[in-house]
Amino acid sequence: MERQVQRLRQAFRSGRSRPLRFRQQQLEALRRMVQEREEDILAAIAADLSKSKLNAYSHEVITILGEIDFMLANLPELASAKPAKKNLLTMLDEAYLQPEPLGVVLIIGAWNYPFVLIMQPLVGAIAAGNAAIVKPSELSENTAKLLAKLLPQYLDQDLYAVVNGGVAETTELLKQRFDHILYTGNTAVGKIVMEAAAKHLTPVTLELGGKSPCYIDRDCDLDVACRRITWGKYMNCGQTCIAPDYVLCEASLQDQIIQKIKETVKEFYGENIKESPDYERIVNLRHFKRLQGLLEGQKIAFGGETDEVTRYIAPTVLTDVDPNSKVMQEEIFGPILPIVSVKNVDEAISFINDREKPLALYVFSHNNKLIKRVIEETSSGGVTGNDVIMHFTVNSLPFGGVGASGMGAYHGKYSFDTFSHQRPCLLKGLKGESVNKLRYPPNSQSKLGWAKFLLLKKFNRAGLLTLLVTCLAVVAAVFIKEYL
Ligand SMILES: NC(=O)c1ccc[n+]([C@@H]2O[C@H](COP(=O)([O-])OP(=O)(O)OC[C@H]3O[C@@H](n4cnc5c(N)ncnc54)[C@H](O)[C@@H]3O)[C@@H](O)[C@H]2O)c1
Ligand SMILES: CCCCCCCCCC=O
Repeated sequence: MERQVQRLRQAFRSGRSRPLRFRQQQLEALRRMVQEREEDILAAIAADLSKSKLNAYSHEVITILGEIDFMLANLPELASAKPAKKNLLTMLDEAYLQPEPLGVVLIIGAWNYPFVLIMQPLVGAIAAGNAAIVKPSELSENTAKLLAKLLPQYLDQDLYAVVNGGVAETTELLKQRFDHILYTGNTAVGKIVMEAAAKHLTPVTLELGGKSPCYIDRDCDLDVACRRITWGKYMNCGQTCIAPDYVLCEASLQDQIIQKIKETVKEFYGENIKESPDYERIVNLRHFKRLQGLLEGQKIAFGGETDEVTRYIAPTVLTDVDPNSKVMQEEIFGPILPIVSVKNVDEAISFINDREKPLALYVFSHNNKLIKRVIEETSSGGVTGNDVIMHFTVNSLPFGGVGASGMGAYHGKYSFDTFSHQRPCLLKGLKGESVNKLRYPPNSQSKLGWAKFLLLKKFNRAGLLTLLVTCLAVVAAVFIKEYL
């Protein structure tokens, strides 16, 4: 592993990954890979998550094609130097921010969207001019194997590599020195990653999870709200980092919500959900058993059927859920939706604030003021009002967590920034020593006075003009005295 990282570092040091044309070529190659090998990619995702190819395309491939297109269209602007404001002491100099690549970065992905969670950060890393190692999840082994086969066929092999394996391999990988690590997965492993990174002072982006609440206000179109919640909760069989984890609502709304979600489940997946091509399965037996455990002792409003052989768990809603029960202590990450009743929006806000900061927060209401109030008085990685999941799809919005749900963000411009150092540059000429004397020893009260004036004084436009005229008058006076 050490040698592999060394090889990438050498290639990075050669400067090959820096020219914009090179980055564009690699991104174009990545797009070609997605287009030419679409069938293989869809088959791998389908095998890992018992997902239809249509869903694999709309959940994963669209996002990546959109991200590559965004980067290709915006790369020249993103990578360009941005002029910076100057002060009076540096007004004749050049000041700018120059984005520069960080070096060799590590991307560790999770199994639940195995293609997106590797490819989307990789697009950002390449666009920003880095070398990268990607480590797909061993739990989505078909996609992991395919990435290891395809990426070297399309990308520069000395700059981009795939490492596959489980805990042992990742642990070994984390001993190496990287210039940035972007990790997606659970919070416990997030801490392990951060600890390993700290040994090398490597900065990290941690894309973690949590329990994303969904508050439904009394003043709301319940038909629409329940349809959108049903879509976001049961997509990928609930195994989505930003799926609404649980519903908060007034007790009087519970029965209507249950009824409407039940009708929507039928509308989406038909009478026989097991036969629906749109309903996935739980990724493995461990998670299946964990989810079965969460159902124990709960009041099941509908759903609850399970089948161990196929790891099927029906879309399920739980009612009158005790906030202290197990299902409310951990991220569910499966097709189980608890409804917890609260008296009003104040209690919903307190409920959310009493827990770890979630990755996403959802509020449904006709009342925009109420939505804004919930946003104002809580904290979460991201928010969608009157819908779920959709903020993930807007690549002008940074995607990431806060507090226990993660740190840092990516997508679009934010991916480019995550994998770049914004290098502050100030370029001076070798003239102008008379002004510089102000900062050279020996110091004096009058030099300090000038320094304060030049660095602290605030000028508006008129003030600046007066200053300019005064300076010109002083220069003219000196000139007249010396030479005329
Ligand atoms: N914020 C996001 O974008 C996002 C996206 C997807 C999933 N998630 C979160 O991820 C969690 C589900 O993922 P998971 O953790 O089950 O995925 P996982 O089991 O695939 O693990 C994630 C990665 O961590 C590695 N890993 C596991 N144990 C390790 C260890 N001891 N040391 C080093 N590396 C190790 C795995 O090899 C894998 O590559 C949920 O909490 C979910 O909310 C977050
Ligand atoms: C159109 C919907 C696409 C949804 C993709 C959601 C990806 C979430 C990643 C976290 O699990």
